[in-house]
Amino acid sequence: MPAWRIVVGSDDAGFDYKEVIKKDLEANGLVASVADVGVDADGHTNYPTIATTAAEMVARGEADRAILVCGTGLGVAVAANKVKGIRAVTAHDSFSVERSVLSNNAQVLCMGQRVIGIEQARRNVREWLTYVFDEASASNDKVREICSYEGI
Ligand SMILES: O=C[C@H](O)[C@H](O)COP(=O)(O)O
Repeated sequence: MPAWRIVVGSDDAGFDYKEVIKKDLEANGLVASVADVGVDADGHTNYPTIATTAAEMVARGEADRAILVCGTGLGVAVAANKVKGIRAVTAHDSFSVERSVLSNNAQVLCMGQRVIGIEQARRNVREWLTYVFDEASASNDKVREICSYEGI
């Protein structure tokens, strides 16, 4: 199991959950490091800036994965997916979180503070850390097809 380098980010609508999740990550033995790209408590940076900044860190190999929180988890996913090589998903249930890694090899998990309860969000993150994509699995052909569409 890798020791994950995680980047977290949110807009002001996702700030409270981002802070709770950040603390959980810092206390989790599967996590090597946590970088925070904002927002701060009084920050109002729009979600596309936060999401693309975090996704670029993953794309450059400076982080392994990212957790992004906005009001719905939708905008951050749309924005993060604009970064080449990034597979970002919005997932609020345990099964989708699992499949986002095992089927889609998604590096970015997005959630919505206005959609999901904090305890389910925390559980999703705990479980997400335990999943590792298997490149020998039948899912890899499909992920490769996405990469090939992007020219990578
Ligand atoms: O997807 C967007 C997010 O939910 C964001 O937090 C709120 O965006 P809005 O202010 O445009 O509704």
